[in-house]
Amino acid sequence: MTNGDHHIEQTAKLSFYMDTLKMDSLSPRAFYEAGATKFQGKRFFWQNREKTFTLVGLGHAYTVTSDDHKNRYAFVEDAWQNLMQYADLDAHEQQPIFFGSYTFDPAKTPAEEWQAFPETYFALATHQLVIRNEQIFISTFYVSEEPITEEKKQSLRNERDELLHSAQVNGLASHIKPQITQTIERHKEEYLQSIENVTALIKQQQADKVVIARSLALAFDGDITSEMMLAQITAEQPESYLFIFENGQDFFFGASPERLVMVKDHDAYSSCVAGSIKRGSTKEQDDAYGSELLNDAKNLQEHQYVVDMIRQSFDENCANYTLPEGPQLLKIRDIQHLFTPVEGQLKDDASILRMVKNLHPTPALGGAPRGRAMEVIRQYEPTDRGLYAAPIGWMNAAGDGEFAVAIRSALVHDNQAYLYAGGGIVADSNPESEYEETLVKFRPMLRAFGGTLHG
Ligand SMILES: C=C(O[C@H]1C=CC=C(C(=O)O)[C@@H]1O)C(=O)O
Ligand SMILES: [Mg+2]
Repeated sequence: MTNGDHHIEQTAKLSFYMDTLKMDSLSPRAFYEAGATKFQGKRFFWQNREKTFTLVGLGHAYTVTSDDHKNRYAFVEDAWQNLMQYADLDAHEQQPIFFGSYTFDPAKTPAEEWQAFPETYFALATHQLVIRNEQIFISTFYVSEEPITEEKKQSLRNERDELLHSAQVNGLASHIKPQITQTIERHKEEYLQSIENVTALIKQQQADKVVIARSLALAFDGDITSEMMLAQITAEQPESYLFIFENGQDFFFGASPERLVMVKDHDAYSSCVAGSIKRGSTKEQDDAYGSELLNDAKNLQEHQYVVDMIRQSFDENCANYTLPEGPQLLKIRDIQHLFTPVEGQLKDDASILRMVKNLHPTPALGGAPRGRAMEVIRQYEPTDRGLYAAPIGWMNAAGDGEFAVAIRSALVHDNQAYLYAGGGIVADSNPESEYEETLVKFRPMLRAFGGTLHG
C-alpha cells in the first residue's frame, strides 16, 4: 500500500482526511487538463455510457498495486475495507472512490510495452471530481500514518483551489489530431494462422469458443498526451464508457460499449455483448445488417456462450435475476452487436469485486469453457493483452461501483500506441471475416489517433 509519497504498512493505524467542495459548474476535461503539470502520470478519467456519472482523479492519496495474482480480488477488497474503517463516512455526503484495473491474464508474463502497469492497480485520488446527476463535487483526500497537520490541510486546499482556478480560466485546450508516421499490423500472419488452428481445435471439441485478439502499433511525429486522447474520445465516442488510466509516462485508454458489472444498492447489472456486424451507410442498409445479425447462426452461437455463463454467475450470486429471452441490437458508431442485459439482487455475501472475479473473463473476451479457452489463448494468441479486455472501473465504500470490459482500447508507451481488437471464434469462424471484424473494432481508437485502415 502506498500513499502519494511513501509506503504504508497494511497493519498500520491510519489517519484519513477528506474535505469536499460542491461546485456549480466545472468541465471534467478542463479539470483533468489542469492536473497536467503537477499530476501527470497519476491521473484517471471515467465516464459511464449514460453520462450520468463522471469521475476524474488527480494525484494519488492511496494506491494498492500487486503482482501477486493468487488473491488479487480479495487483496484489493481487504485493503479498501481496511482503509475505509478510518474514514468517517457518516460525516460526509460524498464517498471516497477507488478506481482501478486488473490485467486480463495474470498468468501471462508482461511484454515490454506493458511492464509499467502492475497486474493489480487501484488508486484513491488526492483530488477527486465526481459529477453525478449534474451535481458536481470535488473531494480532497490525504492518508498517512501520522495525524494530518493544519499546514498540510491548508496546502491541500490551496492545491485544489489552484486546480479549480486553472480549469476555469484556461477552459478546454484545443487539440489537433496526432500525425501517424507508421502503422504496423503486428503478427498478422500468426493471427490468421491462429484462427485456423483454433477453429480446428473447436471442431475437435477441445473448446466451444475462444476469443483471439491482435494488435496494431502506431508511431508518431510529436508527443501523444492523455489530454489529447481524452479530447478525441469525448468528441467521437459519446455512446461508450470512456476511460483513461495513467501510470507514469504510460497511459491506457478506451471507449468500450461493454459493461462487466455494475452494483447499485445491492442490485447487480451485467451485459452480454458478443456477435458483431458493421453499420450500414443508409438507414435501410443498417437495419438490414441488424436483422442479418439477429438471425445469423454463427453470431448467435458466439452470443449464447456469453449468456449461458453470465446466467450461471447470476444464478450463484443473486437471490433472483431477470434475463430477456433473446438478444437485441446494441448500435454504436462503427459497429452493431448482439446484446442481452442481465440484472439481479446480490446475495448478502456477494460484492462487486466478487462479481468481477466471478465474471472475468466472460466468453465475450475469453471463451468457453473458461479454463480451456485461457490455455488456448496463451498458446495461440500472438499478442500480450495487458489491460485490453480486462476489468476497469471503480467502487465506493458502500459497495456500489461499476466495471467495464476494456475493449476498443489502446496503450501509449514510449510515444507509440498499441491498439487491440479481437473476436469470438466458434466452429464456423473464418480467418478473413474475423480479420475484417477486427478492422471495424480498431476503428474508434484508430480514429482517435488520426488514422484509417482499409481491409
Ligand atoms: C473482443 C472484442 O469484442 C467482443 C465484444 C463484442 C463482440 C465481440 C465479437 O463479436 O467477437 C467480442 O466478443 C473486441 O472488441 O476486441
Ligand atoms: Mg464476433
